[in-house]
Amino acid sequence: MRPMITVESLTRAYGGFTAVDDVSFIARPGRVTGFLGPNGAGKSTTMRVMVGLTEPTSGRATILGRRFAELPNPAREVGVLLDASAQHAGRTGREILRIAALTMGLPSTRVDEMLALVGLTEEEAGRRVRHYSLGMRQRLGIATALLGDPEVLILDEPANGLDPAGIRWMRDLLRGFADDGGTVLLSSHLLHEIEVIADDLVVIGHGRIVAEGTKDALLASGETLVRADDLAALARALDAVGLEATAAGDALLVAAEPADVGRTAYAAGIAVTELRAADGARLEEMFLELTASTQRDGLGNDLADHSDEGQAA
Ligand SMILES: Nc1ncnc2c1ncn2[C@@H]1O[C@H](COP(=O)(O)OP(=O)(O)OP(=O)(O)O)[C@@H](O)[C@H]1O
Repeated sequence: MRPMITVESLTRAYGGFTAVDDVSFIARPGRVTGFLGPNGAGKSTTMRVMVGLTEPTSGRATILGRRFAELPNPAREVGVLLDASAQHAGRTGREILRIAALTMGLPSTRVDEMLALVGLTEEEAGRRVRHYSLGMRQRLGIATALLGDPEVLILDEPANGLDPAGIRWMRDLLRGFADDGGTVLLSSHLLHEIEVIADDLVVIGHGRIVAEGTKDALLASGETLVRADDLAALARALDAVGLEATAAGDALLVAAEPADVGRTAYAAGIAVTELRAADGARLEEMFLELTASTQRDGLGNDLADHSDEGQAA
């Protein structure tokens, strides 16, 4: 199917610092695409370029084949949630939706539909946003993004501040949106959060794409995690039959199916205390390394030139 969001060789530099470095990926209709990366990896910058709030240094991002600014009716085509805290604190949730509906030429009944959809009660909708929890702001932000019945949703860290029930609610909502043919791109800095929501993953670190593909392909490692009281004996037994094992904390990661590892242990008379497919182990390891290295050399970025910020809507 034709990609709905296309990012092509996108680069954005701030002074001498390259926040987004030659990034390319696509997001397809009917799929929830997770944009995963540690803090400061370049997710928000990429999304801001997508919706025309930041100019790229080179490359481009298009939605439905056009740059955001060239879309005939952007609010009806793309629902955007970039910063849930940026909503007008002095207005009530209902007022914010009403104004947005007016701007888009939508009937006010649409406001009530959206409030019901995101689970904000009558009382909550009448409260000023400054008294909202972060989770409530996210719900309101999602309601605003969905108001114009768009085909594409671009959501920056929408799960921030949601409790586990809220995350499940959002997963079901985005799943339904994608199942109806919509395209969802959402960012997160938490692997486990995005794992439960996304179909496809794009992983970014230090401004560069480091992995991408379907979640199933990225998580499937073909490896087995095994624990035993006598791990050294198990490592020897695996080695003896030519199965490659590497230490992973107090367990072994083996390049083989669980059944083969179990049989080897049994044949060697070794009691196994845990045995399972290690799906996601490699991705998790890669993501942990990325996070650790970002935190190490992330120092100093805060000193970079923030002259672009005045452009924010
Ligand atoms: N206007 C700006 N001026 C200078 N540097 C900037 C500007 N905007 C972003 N950066 C830098 O670019 C890098 C990427 O930032 P970005 O906000 O895109 O990351 P992110 O992946 O969204 O992170 P987070 O999860 O923390 O929001 C960071 O090092 C940030 O400090």
